[in-house]
Amino acid sequence: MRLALIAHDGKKDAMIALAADFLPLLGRCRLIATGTTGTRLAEAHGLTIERMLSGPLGGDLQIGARLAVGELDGVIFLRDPMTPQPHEPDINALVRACDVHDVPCATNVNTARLLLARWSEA
Ligand SMILES: O=C(CO)COP(=O)(O)O
Repeated sequence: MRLALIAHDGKKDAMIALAADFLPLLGRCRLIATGTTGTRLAEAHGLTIERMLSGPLGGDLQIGARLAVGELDGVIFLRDPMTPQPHEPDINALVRACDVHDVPCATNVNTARLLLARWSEA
């Protein structure tokens, strides 16, 4: 299972808490993340994560490129809908790429929990 983990600043604590509840699954996955999200997750949980650039510097686009060539099975992208992001076009491009390639993409915690619980059973 190849997963991307991404969280905007207002959602990073939620991502850390979410990951804590699914560590057995995440430990079995090949993980990639945007820069700061990856650093936070590695520090908090000791996960091995390939870190892309930070989102505003192109990290979402790097993950989108991986996804477009079939290298990702799922994306957990905890977006902050209350805060404008300078790289909104990149964010939209990544979510669009998920839809184009029919890759599961959770953009809020409860959807992420559903997906991660399902994948934990597999
Ligand atoms: O901005 C982001 C996603 O759009 C996240 O980037 P960071 O994980 O580097 O904060």
